[in-house]
Amino acid sequence: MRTAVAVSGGADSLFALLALREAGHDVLALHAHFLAPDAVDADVQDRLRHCCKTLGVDLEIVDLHHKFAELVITPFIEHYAQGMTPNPCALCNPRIKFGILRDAAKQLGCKGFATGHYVRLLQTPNGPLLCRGNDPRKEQSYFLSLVPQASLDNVVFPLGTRHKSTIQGELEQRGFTIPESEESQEVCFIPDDDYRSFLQNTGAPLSGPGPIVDRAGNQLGHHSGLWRYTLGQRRGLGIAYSEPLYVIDKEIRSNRLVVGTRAERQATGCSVHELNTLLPFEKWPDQIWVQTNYRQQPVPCRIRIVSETGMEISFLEPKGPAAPGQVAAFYTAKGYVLGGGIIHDSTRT
Ligand SMILES: Nc1ncnc2c1ncn2[C@@H]1O[C@H](COP(=O)(O)OP(=O)(O)OP(=O)(O)O)[C@@H](O)[C@H]1O
Repeated sequence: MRTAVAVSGGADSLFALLALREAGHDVLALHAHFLAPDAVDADVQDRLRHCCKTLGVDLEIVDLHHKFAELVITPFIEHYAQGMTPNPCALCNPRIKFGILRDAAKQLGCKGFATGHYVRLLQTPNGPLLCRGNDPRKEQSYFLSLVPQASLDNVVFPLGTRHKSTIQGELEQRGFTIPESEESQEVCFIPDDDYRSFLQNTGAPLSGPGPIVDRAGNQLGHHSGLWRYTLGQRRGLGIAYSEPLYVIDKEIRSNRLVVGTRAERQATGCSVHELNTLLPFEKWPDQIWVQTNYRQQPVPCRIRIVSETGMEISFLEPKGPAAPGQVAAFYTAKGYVLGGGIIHDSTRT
């Protein structure tokens, strides 16, 4: 079986290619252009060509920039304009990398597919089961929780058992050097991770300034556009108050930003839609953890299914709010991914 390895030009996917090649797999390197031709980095492409030539591996380059704009960038802009805090990487995985790019791999005769994500995949009687990668600082299962189980058939993640700190050294031992500076950007289409400038430059209809109010409706200050704020945010409110204030609500219709104290910020749960289950619901264990942000720790929760793709989540202990638009990823105690969905609303008492 031939395996297409999705290569970005970065260290992790190059290592994935190398590891599979060294293990004797029949591999093809598959690189995609996600950005418009004028943003394509010629150095990255030259490096990929050089690496693949050295390894004796065929390289295919596919241009997906129209689809990427339609399925990732446009929804990102629209969701921000609607007051949400979207997660474009979590959408890119099901729609582009494990969707259109995977289809391109199949058309090139590759039944197998590999990426440089730090996650593990276990083969079970219920099909492939996604699991946290072994490197806690780099593991990426949260970002893959929206990928349908069917798209994980014949997929390999060579970095799932690896630690990021060893990868550069392993590549150097084999004579490959990847500039580390290229690995720092969080979202590939947002230069310098400056999403505010990016959104302003798109010309999207973003909301303008308005009042900042407390829960009782008393005005405490002015905000500069609801899209600039995230639920739970503390910094950058510009209000002098006797205790720290946090964003606790964004009232889109009245263009009001509602702030409150730490106690008022606590959320008791959230609603989730567009659910993707990686294990049928009836097989979910009693104890479930939910992670509502890439950087946060998962917390124990209870779930209530409200429709085929909708769920109400109650946190066992109140916690900071889950921002609409972010992903809720569900885990077992051992770090298996049960599924994921998009947060629709945060609930508090
Ligand atoms: N332009 C691209 N073409 C093909 N595959 C890609 C591309 N960009 C990313 N990928 C795949 O998605 C994986 C995860 O990418 P991401 O940018 O999240 O992580 P990364 O740790 O920076 O990976 P890398 O070091 O390989 O760039 C990559 O390892 C690679 O397999």
